[in-house]
Amino acid sequence: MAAPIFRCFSRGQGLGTPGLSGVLLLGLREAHSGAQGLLAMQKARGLFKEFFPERGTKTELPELFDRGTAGNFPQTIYCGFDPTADSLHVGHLLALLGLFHFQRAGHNVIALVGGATARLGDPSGRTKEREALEAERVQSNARALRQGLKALAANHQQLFANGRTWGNFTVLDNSAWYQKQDLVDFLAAVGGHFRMGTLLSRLSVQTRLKSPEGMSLAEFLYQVLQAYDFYYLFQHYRCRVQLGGSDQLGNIMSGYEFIHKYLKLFTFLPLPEIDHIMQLHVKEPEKRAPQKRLATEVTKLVHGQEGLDSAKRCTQALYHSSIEALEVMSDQELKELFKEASFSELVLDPGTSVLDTCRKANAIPGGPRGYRMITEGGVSINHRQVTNPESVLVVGQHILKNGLSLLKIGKRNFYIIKWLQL
Ligand SMILES: N[C@@H](Cc1ccc(O)cc1)C(=O)O
Repeated sequence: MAAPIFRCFSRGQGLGTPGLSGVLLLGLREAHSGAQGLLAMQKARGLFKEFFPERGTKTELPELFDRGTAGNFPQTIYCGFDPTADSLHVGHLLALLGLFHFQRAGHNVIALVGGATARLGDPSGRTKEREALEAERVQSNARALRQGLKALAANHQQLFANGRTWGNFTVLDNSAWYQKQDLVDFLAAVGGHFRMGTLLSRLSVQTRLKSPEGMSLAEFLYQVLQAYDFYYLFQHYRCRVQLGGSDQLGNIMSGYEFIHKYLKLFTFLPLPEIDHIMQLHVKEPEKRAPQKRLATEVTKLVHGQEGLDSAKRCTQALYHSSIEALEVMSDQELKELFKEASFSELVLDPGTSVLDTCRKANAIPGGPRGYRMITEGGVSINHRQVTNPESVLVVGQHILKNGLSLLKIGKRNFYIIKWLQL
């Protein structure tokens, strides 16, 4: 495609007239109009028109981008671009410049091509339904847009960076996650979190419903897909901020609400405590405090205190390779935890070696191949690698206090051994 990078922009009042409108910045945190630092600079340029949410939590959006605030740096910010044509237009460029400003300040940015969303057509800012685009057309447009975005990012880096280190620029396409998505699974998992009243209240929907043409279901569901994108990028890339044209407010609010719902819905934690947890999360997102708290509260409610303790032991054993956690587990718990693992009861003869154990549990092939699997480091017992096939099992090390051994071959083949006559 030798098409020019930009084409003329002609979408209602959105991003159409640079300087007059501007980019709307939406974050998963609070913003006050008195933005400082990076955001204040962008505001002064007239690039960002509004921040959302405007009020509610104590941490302000500007602080999110502040190098000085521990744990906040760098952030990930995204903006979506639907491939309704085969080249970027000037409205896209304005949003892209918004992303570039963050990248220059050291944050990571994602330009998301809407290979899936473009099939539905965003009703925002439009009085009439878009002409449906064929799948092949959207695909080739998306390819062209991805190339265009990459080319622009490369120019920006090569011609403007002058050796400075900036954040990463990543191009993604939402068809990557919707292609694999089963419709019923999607509706069952996500659909229940969106309330009709809220979806219907969006300006884009209201305007269209009042128009003589009305609105199709595909268009109506558009905001759910965009909301899910935000959630997906939040989950996979810790992306907490979305940029978009002024017409995008409704779509982005849906995503914001979708992400924040859970602690309030699924727990009895008082609202100030939830706010506090979310505040700490901004400072130390890697601790995943809200996720852990949510898991704790829900597990306690559903499986009781015992279930919660057991789940904690399992997490320790699985994700922190904790031998202490393995040691206090019952064989039932261990079986539950390693559902795929085969279970064998073996008699511990004096002098039983690592090799004997692997063979008796049918965990390795016979002959030199099985032997080599051990020497080459493919075998561990109780989370510790064992490379000497001849070493004799030691109680307290290879055999846990509860009379069990957890044998792992390769990355994910587990065998639970219960030693008899210890
Ligand atoms: N709806 C946006 C594009 C977009 C697509 C997917 C997203 O996740 C975000 C934004 C527009 O039409 O401009």
